[in-house]
Amino acid sequence: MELSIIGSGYVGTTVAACFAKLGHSVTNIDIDEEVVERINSGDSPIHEPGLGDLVAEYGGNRLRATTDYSAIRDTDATFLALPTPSHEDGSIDTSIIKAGARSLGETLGTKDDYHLVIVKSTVVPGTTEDMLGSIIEETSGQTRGEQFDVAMNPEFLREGSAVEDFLNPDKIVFGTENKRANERLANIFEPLIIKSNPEVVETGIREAEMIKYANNAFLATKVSLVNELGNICKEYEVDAYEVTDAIGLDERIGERFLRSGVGWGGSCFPKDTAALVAAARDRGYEPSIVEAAIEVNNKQPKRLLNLLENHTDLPGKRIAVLGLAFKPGTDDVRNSRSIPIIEELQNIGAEVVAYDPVAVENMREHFPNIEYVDSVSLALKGADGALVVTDWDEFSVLNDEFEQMKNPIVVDGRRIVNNQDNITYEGLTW
Ligand SMILES: NC(=O)C1=CN([C@@H]2O[C@H](COP(=O)(O)OP(=O)(O)OC[C@H]3O[C@@H](n4cnc5c(N)ncnc54)[C@H](O)[C@@H]3O)[C@@H](O)[C@H]2O)C=CC1
Ligand SMILES: O=C(O)[C@H]1O[C@H](OP(=O)(O)OP(=O)(O)OC[C@H]2O[C@@H](n3ccc(=O)[nH]c3=O)[C@H](O)[C@@H]2O)[C@H](O)[C@@H](O)[C@@H]1O
Repeated sequence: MELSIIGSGYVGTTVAACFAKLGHSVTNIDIDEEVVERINSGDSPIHEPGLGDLVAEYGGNRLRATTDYSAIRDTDATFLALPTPSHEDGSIDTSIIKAGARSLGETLGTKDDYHLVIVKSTVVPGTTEDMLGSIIEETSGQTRGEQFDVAMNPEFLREGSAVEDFLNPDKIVFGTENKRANERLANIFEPLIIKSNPEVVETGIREAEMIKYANNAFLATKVSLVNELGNICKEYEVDAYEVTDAIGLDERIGERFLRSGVGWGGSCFPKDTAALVAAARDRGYEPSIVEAAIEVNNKQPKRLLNLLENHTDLPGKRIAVLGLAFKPGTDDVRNSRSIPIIEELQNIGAEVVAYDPVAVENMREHFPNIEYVDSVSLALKGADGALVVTDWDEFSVLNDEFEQMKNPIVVDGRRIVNNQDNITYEGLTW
């Protein structure tokens, strides 16, 4: 099939490259000319394991990119994979996706045959039909349910394993309002369904929108709960990881997403929990559990710093921050826990030296004036303390490198460094 995908970021590029691998012909539409050029020349615009190979293989042939929305006319369906960030008050900011829907509608007005518009972005219930559907009707002059349909197909991939997750999903959700839209979605996903046999959930559009928020709110709350339990464990000198390994054996709890530490960051858990809280309040409901999950999460970075302060005064000290990405496997630093940690270190008057294998360039935009180095060794050299913020594999094999520290205090926020004789080791929840 001929597909178009508006937005070529973490989701749009991954989905486009994977659909190309599955045999579809895909066009990414993005306003960023550099992104477009990179895709067409076979170079992935983002760092994701396996994505570089796919873009190298299909970029410029079955996978193309353009800034020109009229390319949509030659396709059977369009995914909207545009950002849905937060307003100051946490509520969803739909301005970007509305702009995308407007441009899409203007193009659809010049297309004769049926088109399916699929919202891939995370949006609160009602956005797809009431807001985006109406914009497309206005700008295209067409009628929803006649010349075009809207559908909602939430995405559950994780950064750092985006390609693997997209190609091997637990479930695919089709939120549609009629059989025709459902059938077109089924055709689009047929090669993936044949390949990996996921559960297919067929539901309404609003339910699909809410499934995405419920999924993320549940996972974020699960991590906050293990962080709270971990904080209590630490007070009693109990190893939280032994506790969660045991409770994870209960199938009702499950063994995944039980890693306590410095908390969740990234482009989605923080904004999606905030959007859910704002959406609930908008209807007069106070969502106290999700609010508490956010509060616990916001306190973890400070707890990490407090542990370091138990061993050394921070003003004027050289502190190594190991890991800047919000999780391993990605160069994404959006809402990374390293951001409040570096901010607080700066407020206290510590000197920060930071290392990350792939995320340094992105972090420079937040903190242009801290020192960045190219290796863990260089970060540790002469440092008065080290804070471990991202669980990159390379931190699990550190050993002699710590001997270069002036004062080898290591506070681990991710249970990744080995507690060994040559360091004073503190785990956040163990
Ligand atoms: N990042 C993730 O792991 C996941 C994200 N999501 C959701 O997917 C959506 C997209 O997120 P990301 O891919 O992370 O966003 P992103 O920020 O990585 O990429 C968005 C892209 O859209 C482009 N863009 C902005 N305005 C445009 C316009 N008017 N027309 C065409 N292109 C335009 C930007 O240049 C950028 O390349 C969000 O709603 C997010 O919540 C859902 C699941 C996973
Ligand atoms: O909507 C989204 O964007 C995505 O959000 C998350 O994916 P992602 O944020 O990419 O990465 P996760 O692996 O979920 O990690 C999120 C954060 O939680 C933290 N985390 C995760 C698991 C855990 O046990 N402990 C923990 O602290 C990670 O370090 C990271 O900071 C969800 O897992 C995806 O299903 C969803 O599609």
